[in-house]
Amino acid sequence: MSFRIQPASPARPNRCQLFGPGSRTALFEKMAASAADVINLDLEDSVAPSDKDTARANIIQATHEVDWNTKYLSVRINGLDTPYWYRDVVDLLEQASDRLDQIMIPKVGCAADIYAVDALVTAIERAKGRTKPISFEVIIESAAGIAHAEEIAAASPRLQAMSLGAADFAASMGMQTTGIGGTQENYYMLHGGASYWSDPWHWAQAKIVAACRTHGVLPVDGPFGDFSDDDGFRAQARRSATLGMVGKWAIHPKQVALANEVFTPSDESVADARAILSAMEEAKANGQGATTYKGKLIDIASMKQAEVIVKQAELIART
Ligand SMILES: CC(=O)SCCNC(=O)CCNC(=O)[C@H](O)C(C)(C)COP(=O)(O)OP(=O)(O)OC[C@H]1O[C@@H](n2cnc3c(N)ncnc32)[C@H](O)[C@@H]1OP(=O)(O)O
Ligand SMILES: O=CC(=O)O
Ligand SMILES: [Mg+2]
Repeated sequence: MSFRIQPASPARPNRCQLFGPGSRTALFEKMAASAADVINLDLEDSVAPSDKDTARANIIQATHEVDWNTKYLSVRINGLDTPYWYRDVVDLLEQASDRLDQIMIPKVGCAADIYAVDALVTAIERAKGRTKPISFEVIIESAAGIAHAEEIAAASPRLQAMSLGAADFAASMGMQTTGIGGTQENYYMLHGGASYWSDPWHWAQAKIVAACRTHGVLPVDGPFGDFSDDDGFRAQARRSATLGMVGKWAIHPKQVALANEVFTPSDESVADARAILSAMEEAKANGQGATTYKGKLIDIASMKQAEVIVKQAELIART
């Protein structure tokens, strides 16, 4: 065990990130009224090149005029491989209201990508006297991004969250699918004539979770494209939550409740976690490091596991 204590990730709920194109202003009030913890106004892939300038102006106006209430407000800028991103950063930092909390940087490939945006953001914050520091979130959605996930997670104290972007990730990796997240028909094992589906996103998610947990960043699962498939969304989200991710994107409003449901610990799991903590306190008072709960081993590590669930529930209850 390293002597370094694992850093805590930001203490705010991030169960659902609701996306909407910056070019569809009619959605903004609906997004603000939703039950999502985080709002992502998009300047990137859901906005046509001909609409980039208008979308940027729309979003800036919306930071001043829309009541975002307690939402964590994030804007996805364009990638560093485009001619748009610097203007996104400059205009947002110079003109958006203090209601803007975060910038999402897509398609990051290495720590230097974050450094470049950080340098620009820092200079504008100083020049404009912005007193609230803008935080960052990133999308891992390329072969380079997943290869360098750990250095990216460590790249800036501004970094709060890291998502897996299944669509661009699949394209960059050359995966033979047009599906965005979820089960992929051709990713299965055969045994005794029966097919057993496996999860092609698992390894990338696990790598992101490890990078994030090492550096105190929130790991988040990205989009699930088929918004008519509630069960498919739930299954994907449950796998992500089990792996340690804290939330998932919604690319349609009907996915918000599903994400909140999965990433809010159930009453039953919280009751179990609290009971484990009590049983272990009692065991420790009796000089025991291990005991049983519901017929299963629990020990000091079980307390840490239980604390994850209790802390998550308390964080959500506070907001
Ligand atoms: C791979 C990636 O990069 S994913 C991230 C980028 N992509 C995005 O941001 C896309 C976000 N989603 C959308 O643009 C839209 O939801 C679409 C295009 C998928 C579907 O749009 P629509 O055809 O208008 O959806 P639909 O008709 O089912 O909408 C139902 C209701 O929800 C509203 N709605 C649709 N999308 C959103 C949204 N993102 N946020 C809030 N409300 C929404 C509609 O205005 C409509 O409201 P109404 O009942 O008051 O009329
Ligand atoms: O940006 C998200 C993705 O899936 O690509
Ligand atoms: Mg993408």
